[in-house]
Amino acid sequence: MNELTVKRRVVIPMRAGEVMAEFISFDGDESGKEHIGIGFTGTSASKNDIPLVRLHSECLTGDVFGSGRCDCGEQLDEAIDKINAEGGYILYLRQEGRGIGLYAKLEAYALQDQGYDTYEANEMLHLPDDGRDFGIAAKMLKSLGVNQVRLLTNNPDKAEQLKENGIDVVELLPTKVHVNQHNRQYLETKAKRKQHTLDLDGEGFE
Ligand SMILES: Nc1nc2c(ncn2[C@@H]2O[C@H](COP(=O)(O)OP(=O)(O)OP(=O)(O)O)[C@@H](O)[C@H]2O)c(=O)[nH]1
Ligand SMILES: [Zn+2]
Repeated sequence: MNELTVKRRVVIPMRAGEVMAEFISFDGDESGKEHIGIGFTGTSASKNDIPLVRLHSECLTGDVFGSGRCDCGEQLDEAIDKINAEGGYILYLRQEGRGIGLYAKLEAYALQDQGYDTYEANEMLHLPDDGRDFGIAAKMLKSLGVNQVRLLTNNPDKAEQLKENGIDVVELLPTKVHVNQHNRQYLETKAKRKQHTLDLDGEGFE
């Protein structure tokens, strides 16, 4: 796999100008997907030398429209809060629906409404239960000059794949548990089937 290079860095003020973020595009990804890096310098009080990094898989329904079927929108907000404070990057990966795309995710949701779990529903559609490759994130980090990260995730596979691709994951930091009546089963399934570090015991609805 070829290397990536940084193409363009542009500062975008977020949250009414309270957060300044640098949006970074890349050259060299043969898939043609427009993965984006979002860099935060960190506030002086809580800055850390090793960047805090979140690999965030695109979720249009959750990230943009606040869907209650998952926790993606809340996790993205949490990542912006934490990484803006400590310094680091969100890598916003265009891996909608764990890599199967938005339309297929809606098909999977329809199957879940008939009783299948999130992974079974993908398989019913003859699609991988999780089709994501986080190797691209390792390439993005290397092109940014980042070889060591503190990783914000509950998904052990993200850390494993970064390590396999030459990134030193020095610390794993879980995200909060953003549970509600609509996403409890989705979260429980991640913990049960993919060993996500989600402690749902005693978690009421937010
Ligand atoms: N196919 C499918 N994709 C889903 C479903 N719910 C959420 N997603 C997608 O899952 C991705 C988020 O991945 P998750 O496996 O939920 O969590 P993660 O990002 O691996 O783990 P964390 O780093 O701990 O958040 C996004 O791309 C969502 O669009 C679903 O029911 N079916
Ligand atoms: Zn989501």
